[in-house]
Amino acid sequence: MVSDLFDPDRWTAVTDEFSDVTYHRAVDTPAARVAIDRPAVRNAFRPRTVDELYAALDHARQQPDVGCVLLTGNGPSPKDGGWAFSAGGDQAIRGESGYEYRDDDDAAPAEGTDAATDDASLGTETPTVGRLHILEVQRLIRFMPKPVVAVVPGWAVGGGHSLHVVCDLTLASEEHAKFLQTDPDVASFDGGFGSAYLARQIGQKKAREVFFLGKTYGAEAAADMGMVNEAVPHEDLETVALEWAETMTGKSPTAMRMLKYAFNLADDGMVGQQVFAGEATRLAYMTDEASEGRDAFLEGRDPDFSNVPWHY
Ligand SMILES: CC(C)(COP(=O)(O)OP(=O)(O)OC[C@H]1O[C@@H](n2cnc3c(N)ncnc32)[C@H](O)[C@@H]1OP(=O)(O)O)[C@@H](O)C(=O)NCCC(=O)NCCSC(=O)CCC(=O)c1ccccc1C(=O)O
Repeated sequence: MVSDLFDPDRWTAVTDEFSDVTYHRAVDTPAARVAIDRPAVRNAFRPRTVDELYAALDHARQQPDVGCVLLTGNGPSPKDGGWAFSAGGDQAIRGESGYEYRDDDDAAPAEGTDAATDDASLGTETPTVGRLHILEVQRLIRFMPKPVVAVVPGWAVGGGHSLHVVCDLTLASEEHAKFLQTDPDVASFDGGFGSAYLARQIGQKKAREVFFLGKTYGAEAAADMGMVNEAVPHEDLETVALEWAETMTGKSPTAMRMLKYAFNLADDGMVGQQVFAGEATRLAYMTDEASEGRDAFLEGRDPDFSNVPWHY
């Protein structure tokens, strides 16, 4: 069983190679489901989890027939029945320079992950230094040309809270979702999207309250604050998430991509401009004007743009 909220009739597994993450493709919707699968530790992530998250999300990013990604946490915990989206970095394997590939299982990165690929193609060794690469996953979500929905069935804490913040939308379980920032309790600090972008969502005072007072917020309170889009009954969580995916993937892919990058642009500085402008260039490449520029070069003649209107 993947998760109590998972409907096996609506999903097919993309891979069985992962140990810490499950990755599925919807049967009847152009959507993917990526879930952290460590429910016994509230879906805390270790380096291997982060490698697999990255590999699955990057794969979903590259599928032209996938228009939306649902990011969630499997559950409930086999130990105590608790639910979690993610409780952030696994504190049990935190070393002095980051999170460590520690036991035998961790020492062999899963097939298809960055670390495994490095091993095979470049002869590099499994990292022996601590990793802090959940931020790479955050950037992947941020720059992915399709919406990513955080589907929060339980605790979203620390780096797990930051993960939901960076997603485009958040859908939360009315009964079990709980939002909490413990970063400063464990001497960690997400000074990027987890805090600064959160302040864009809920305002400076509230964001500072989240980090400085470390209160726990339920789904309704989080929705009132503006960091959750909607709270729904726990048993409906994944059904509603798939409905959202259906709605969003029925819209124009180009418009959705441009809108996501437009929303990002103001906060992302020159990189935001680069990402948005890259998509504008892609659109320009699809015009007769662009073909003329390319053809003229290849044919060794001056380009003729005389028929191209100066749009206003
Ligand atoms: C999440 C809790 C509030 C849940 O509380 P509760 O329901 O009472 O359950 P517990 O009994 O506490 O937990 C059950 C079980 O899970 C284990 N567990 C929970 N969280 C973690 C964790 N983060 N790491 C390891 N293990 C965890 C817990 O030990 C229990 O195990 P048993 O064996 O059954 O005893 C509560 O659990 C809680 O507060 N958890 C800790 C939350 C936390 O502090 N997370 C870390 C924040 S720092 C972080 O996430 C790093 C952020 C980050 O990644 C980052 C940020 C900025 C730059 C770089 C980075 C980076 O890449 O690292």
